[in-house]
Amino acid sequence: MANIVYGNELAVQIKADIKKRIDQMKQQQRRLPKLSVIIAGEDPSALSYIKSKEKACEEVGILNGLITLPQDVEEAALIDAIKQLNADDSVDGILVQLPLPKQIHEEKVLACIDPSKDVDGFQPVNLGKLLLQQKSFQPCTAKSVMRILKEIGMEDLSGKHAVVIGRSNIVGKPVAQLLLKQHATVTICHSKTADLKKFTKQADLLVVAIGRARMIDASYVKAGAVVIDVGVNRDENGKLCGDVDFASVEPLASYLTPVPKGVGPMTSVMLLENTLEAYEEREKMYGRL
Ligand SMILES: NC(=O)C1=CN([C@@H]2O[C@H](COP(=O)(O)OP(=O)(O)OC[C@H]3O[C@@H](n4cnc5c(N)ncnc54)[C@H](OP(=O)(O)O)[C@@H]3O)[C@@H](O)[C@H]2O)C=CC1
Ligand SMILES: Nc1nc(=O)c2c([nH]1)NC[C@@H]1CN(c3ccc(C(=O)N[C@@H](CCC(=O)O)C(=O)O)cc3)C=[N+]21
Repeated sequence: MANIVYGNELAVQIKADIKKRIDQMKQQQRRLPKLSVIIAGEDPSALSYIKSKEKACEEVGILNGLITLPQDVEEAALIDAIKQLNADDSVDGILVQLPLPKQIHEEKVLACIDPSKDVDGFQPVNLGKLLLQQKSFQPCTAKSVMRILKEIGMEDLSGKHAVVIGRSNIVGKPVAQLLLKQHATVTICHSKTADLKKFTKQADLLVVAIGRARMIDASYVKAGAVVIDVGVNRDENGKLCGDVDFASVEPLASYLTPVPKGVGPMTSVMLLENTLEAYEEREKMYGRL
């Protein structure tokens, strides 16, 4: 039976560390780190992610600002909002909640974020640095996957075959880059892959980011593999579940992350970590740290 890796428990420890650092800043009467979130529209699941990010900020003492724009907002108005946050010295991190409404060109908008405030790591400069293995803000979900691997003693992936299912800019591609940085041999699969199982059955490490409830069952998994489930879906009964069929894969995998309580809660904490990093860089730049 697999060892179940609870990201939510790890998240509690990391949050406690962050809170300690912020309590110290409070004692020293320093400026506090601030994360600003922009959301366009009122998609209920987007609003619930934002709520959990707000709660995480409050728990550790990071200030948070929320800018809510209507679903039919014009691209220019959204870009203006970003520019104001870029220019605001009290703001350390900017997050633009994705996906954006259809009328908005996502890449164009993300490119307007000041790279030094891009705590999501989606700005082209930061994604480029990720590719070059230079220091940058690492996209939170990918960072969360890597932190979970570190926790189970899989930091060095030399000689391991990692298979990532999904090639999105926010999950699949960044995860694949970070796995490569840790020396894995990486295969990226997607909807046009022929014979998906042929690849997944070879994986020592399988990272699944598809967005299809319980698609990956035991028939896709090699015995003893480490399986990281990034998917967050609602099943036909409205229950939260991953892309991995937990009950089917659990007897086979060596390690498995659950949904909920796996990668998701760690993602929110990595956002806090990136915000703190942005704050520290900013304070250093102003000679205050
Ligand atoms: N826990 C967390 O922190 C986070 C979780 N998520 C969750 O992760 C999942 C993926 O998110 P995201 O990357 O944004 O989603 P996208 O829809 O952007 O990407 C999904 C990827 O899966 C591929 N895919 C779709 N169907 C299949 C299939 N049948 N076989 C193989 N590959 C397939 C797509 O291929 P193609 O490119 O060819 O279309 C695409 O590359 C979602 O469930 C999302 O909710 C997302 C962000 C954070
Ligand atoms: N600019 C941007 N950055 C993102 O990082 C981003 C985004 N847009 N858009 C949406 C996706 C999705 N995402 C999740 C984060 C945490 C959980 C999470 O904590 N999930 C809990 C369950 C939460 C619940 O109960 O609904 C869990 O898995 O245990 C899930 C999903 C970040 N995303």
